[in-house]
Amino acid sequence: ETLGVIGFPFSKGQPRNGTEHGPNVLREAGIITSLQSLGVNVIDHGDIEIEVVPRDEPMKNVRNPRTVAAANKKLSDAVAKLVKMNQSVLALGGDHCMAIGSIHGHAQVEPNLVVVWVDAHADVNTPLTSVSGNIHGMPLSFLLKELEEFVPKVPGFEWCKPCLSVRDLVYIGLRDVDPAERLIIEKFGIHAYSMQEVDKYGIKEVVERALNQVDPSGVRPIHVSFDVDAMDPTLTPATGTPVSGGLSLRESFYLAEEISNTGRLSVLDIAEVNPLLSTEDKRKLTVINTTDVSTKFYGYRRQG
Ligand SMILES: N[C@@]1(C(=O)O)CN(C[C@@H]2CCCCN2)C[C@@H]1CCC[B-](O)(O)O
Ligand SMILES: [Mn+2]
Ligand SMILES: [Mn+2]
Ligand SMILES: [Mn+2]
Repeated sequence: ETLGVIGFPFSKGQPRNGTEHGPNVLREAGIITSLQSLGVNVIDHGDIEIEVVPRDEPMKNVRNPRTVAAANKKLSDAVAKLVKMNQSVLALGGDHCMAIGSIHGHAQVEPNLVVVWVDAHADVNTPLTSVSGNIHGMPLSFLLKELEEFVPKVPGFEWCKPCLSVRDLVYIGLRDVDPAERLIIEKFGIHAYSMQEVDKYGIKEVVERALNQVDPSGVRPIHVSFDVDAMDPTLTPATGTPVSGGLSLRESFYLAEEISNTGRLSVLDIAEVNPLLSTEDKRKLTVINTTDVSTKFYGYRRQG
């Protein structure tokens, strides 16, 4: 089993510079060597080459549409290529618009995939419902077939055909959901376990129910899109949209271990590490905790 690592040094899905350094600060923290020490055959394929698209004017309030689209097209192609070569993929972001390219590319090869979206946020605004205009709050609206009729044409995204159904998506960690997103979740019955449910049922029950709802037969490839702001900000402060009351380290470990134990983790996105948004020690804490969760996704066993 080979794990292909791709860096997505990108920040234009949101306004705070710094997520473009995410891949490298995770590499510097030793994420590759930590995974190799698990006995995983890791190949670091380097970074997606980001091109700046000139005169990338906003479309209505959507910022940097062409630049976001071009970068994600490249990511899609790169992920598809590796999955086709039977590699598991670890995509290091970069802001969470990366999920557009990562999930699209994965679905070109594994259309039967399911998505576990671990995040404080639902990231399912459409360009018309988004208050911020930041595409990192919209990625799922470009991917969900049921939302296609509500999503206007955004320049550059002609390549991005929706590839996911709402019944193949489940959220874990929600605690800052916009009204429009709440409406979408309820209207389409999207499975969602907010932090309230995590407190109510406990992480064991939440993970069990989540996986059972999207993949009752336990056979489908799993795409985990992990926004580090799903974790409590005391653990991952170096991120753009921190929200208090997040997943504990042990809840994050447990979730990762259970996903790993399925043996069907196919692609993992690690999004929204922003080293510029905090002091040196908070940056270190963020990358260490992120790395520690990542090793649980790839087989690190706390029991030895
Ligand atoms: N829904 C949002 C959007 O901008 O669309 C609005 N929200 C910030 C806003 C602050 C004030 C209280 C309500 N929330 C951030 C979120 C996107 C997060 C993207 B992620 O990738 O970090 O999850
Ligand atoms: Mn988030
Ligand atoms: Mn996110
Ligand atoms: Mn975030």
